[in-house]
Amino acid sequence: MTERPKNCDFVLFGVLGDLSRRKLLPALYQLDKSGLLSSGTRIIGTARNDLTASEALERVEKTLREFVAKGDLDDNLLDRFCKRFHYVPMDFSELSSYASLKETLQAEQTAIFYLATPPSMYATICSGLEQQGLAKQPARVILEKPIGHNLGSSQEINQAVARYFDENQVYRIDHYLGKETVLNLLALRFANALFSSNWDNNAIDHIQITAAEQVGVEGRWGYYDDAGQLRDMVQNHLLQVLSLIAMEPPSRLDAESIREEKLKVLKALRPIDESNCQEVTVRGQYQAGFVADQRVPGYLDEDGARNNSQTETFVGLKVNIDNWRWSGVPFYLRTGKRMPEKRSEVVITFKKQLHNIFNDTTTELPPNKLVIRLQPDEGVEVQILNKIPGLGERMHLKATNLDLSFNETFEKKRIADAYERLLLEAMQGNQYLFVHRDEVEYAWRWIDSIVAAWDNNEQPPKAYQAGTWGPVGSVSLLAQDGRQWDE
Ligand SMILES: NC(=O)C1=CN([C@@H]2O[C@H](COP(=O)(O)OP(=O)(O)OC[C@H]3O[C@@H](n4cnc5c(N)ncnc54)[C@H](OP(=O)(O)O)[C@@H]3O)[C@@H](O)[C@H]2O)C=CC1
Ligand SMILES: O=C1O[C@H](COP(=O)(O)O)[C@@H](O)[C@H](O)[C@H]1O
Repeated sequence: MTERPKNCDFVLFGVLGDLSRRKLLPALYQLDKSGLLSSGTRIIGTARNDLTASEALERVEKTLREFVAKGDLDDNLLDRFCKRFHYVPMDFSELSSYASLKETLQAEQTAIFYLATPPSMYATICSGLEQQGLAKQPARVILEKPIGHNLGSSQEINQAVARYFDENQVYRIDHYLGKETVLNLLALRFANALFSSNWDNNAIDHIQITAAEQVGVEGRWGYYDDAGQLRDMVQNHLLQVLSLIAMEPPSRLDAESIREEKLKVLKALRPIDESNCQEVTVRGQYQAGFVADQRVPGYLDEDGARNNSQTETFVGLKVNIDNWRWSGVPFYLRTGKRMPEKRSEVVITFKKQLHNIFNDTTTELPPNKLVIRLQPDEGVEVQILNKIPGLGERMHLKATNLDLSFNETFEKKRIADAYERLLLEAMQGNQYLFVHRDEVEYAWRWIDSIVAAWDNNEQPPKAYQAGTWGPVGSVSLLAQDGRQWDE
């Protein structure tokens, strides 16, 4: 039974923005529906727009009707949710406006401030809160990604926030850490001796991490073009998944232990710079093509696009972790927009059998694989060889799958959205699914070096047709090591 957090005042800065509408308000509604918001918990939305209370409520209700799955909508629940909601119009850069926020808050409840705003506002908002005495313990602040654009700017943001909030009050969101299947990586690794005792370079040949999307930039060209796929997906989500896969066993399931171990992985990433970037990185940009049978424009023809952009929409990387456990085991990462399907998964390929006693029937014994499907069709698959049943002296083998689909195995339970879990954890005061400042900064350090190498070699990203798995260089990245992407 999930523990219901104590009453709190949950303050959503940027409540009328895209993230709040598509993800945060629906997640809060689902938590309420599941009985996980205490009766006195209030949601306080703030934005610049000078709406009346009833106009703001109308917007919230409309948003929920649009973004919550039809089957989960219920008029009574909507009514209950709306009763929790209060709207405070304010300009975040106007320090005097924080007084009206303070008046709305209840001093006896913990305040949780979610900054769903451009990161350039974080310092100003934290300062405004502090001036009204709202940043004191046990208040918490939740920061959306991206934390900066590079190491320097992330340090500036982190330092500015640290002026007003202690690190144990700061919750940096990486929504991949809220995904059921990403969390299941911990269970797989540390609850199963079968895997925990075979999780190193003695047993594993290589690891692949894929995060492929069918969508393009979805009206966010301005933001995206400044970021690119390396900053938008690799710096955070892919490196977090990689860290969970590669980290040493934490001594406890708590924030400090897990974050310490993840940080060690980030510190052990072999730098990618001008000396090796040609060999271990691939960057691409999509051109017009077909995704799910629909014709889609190229990146440079998306709404708001500038013609000469050399921003990458696909990244492929070969990553090495220089420590005892992973020496000699490459991690291949790929992520891109306008891929043939939406698929995020981790594939762990074990080493081949050294000696084959089935040589007379099966000359090649394919390696075992553990496939962790992060989304969609969340599940875990183990690929093993079995004897094909039948009489006769000769053993015929076949590669077969032990396939555990979460949906079929766990009573067809609805899988909660990542934001639901993360909001709940923040309300409970658990930081283990949030990213520590040091992790953000070490990840940037590593990413910055790749960006610098790309900038210096001045090669534009390679074109790939929308609806394909990226530029041909992505295939070569593995082929040069005698490997291929798991399709
Ligand atoms: N959208 C997404 O899918 C994702 C977003 N993020 C991050 O979440 C954050 C929010 O993104 P998103 O929702 O897309 O952005 P939006 O621009 O859609 O929303 C930001 C909100 O903040 C408000 N705002 C900005 N400046 C001020 C100000 N000075 N005073 C009052 N209100 C202000 C905006 O109001 P107004 O409309 O009046 O300008 C708007 O409502 C960003 O950090 C983004 O990088 C992260 C992952 C995914
Ligand atoms: O943070 C981001 O993530 C989404 C992909 O998230 P997913 O949960 O659908 O895999 C990506 O589309 C977006 O560009 C990025 O900012």
